[in-house]
Amino acid sequence: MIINNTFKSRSQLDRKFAQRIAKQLTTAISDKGYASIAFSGGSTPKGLFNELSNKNIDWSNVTITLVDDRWVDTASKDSNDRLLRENLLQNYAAKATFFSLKQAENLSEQYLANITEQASRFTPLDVVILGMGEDGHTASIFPCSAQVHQGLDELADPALIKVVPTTAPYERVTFNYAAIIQASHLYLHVVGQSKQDVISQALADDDATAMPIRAFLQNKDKTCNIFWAE
Ligand SMILES: O=C(O)[C@H](O)[C@@H](O)[C@H](O)[C@H](O)COP(=O)(O)O
Repeated sequence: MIINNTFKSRSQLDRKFAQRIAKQLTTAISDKGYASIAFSGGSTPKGLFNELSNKNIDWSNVTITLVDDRWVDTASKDSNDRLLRENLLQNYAAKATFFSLKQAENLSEQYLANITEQASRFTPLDVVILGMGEDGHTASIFPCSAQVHQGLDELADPALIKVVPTTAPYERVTFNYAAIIQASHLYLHVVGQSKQDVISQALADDDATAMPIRAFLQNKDKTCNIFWAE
């Protein structure tokens, strides 16, 4: 199910969202001594990263990771790893532990098994922030990919998997549905009317392989908070 949170501007959304996330991370740290959060990449979250980086919370007990990344050098302009390092892991948030999804040259099954095992130390995640493409992909679970069923498999173990989209560049590493849906707090962060239209389309049918975001918006046992501004 969904809860819509609509804001007058993207800057107001980023400010309010950063306040909410900072509070949820602080609560998690006081409850269990640490917190973990996964962000999506793309162009939407940059303002949120800058707001969050200036929040004076106990970042030394927070593990930050990505929901997904492109399999490119972390110096590439298309790397979500680089996007996070340059915009979030700054200021107060520089003290956080960053778990990169790009820790090797080869994207092998052994590599995926290794980082899945390493990620199990800080998962289930306290907070997951999803983005969404115009095709209804989320994380790097793309409807056009041969891995869409694997990515959406509700019976799978939580894991990091490889996805090869056919309508977007690069091989990807992504948390699968089983990992993302375990988050204590699940969000979808989107801006602009076109993304609002994609959400309406996603809610109008239930075939998640056609629009993977449906698996998260239409899960009866999980609330997905949509944060949207024009
Ligand atoms: O690596 C990625 O591209 C993201 O994780 C992806 O899922 C992104 O969130 C959407 O494609 C939206 O991207 P925009 O924010 O650029 O619209």
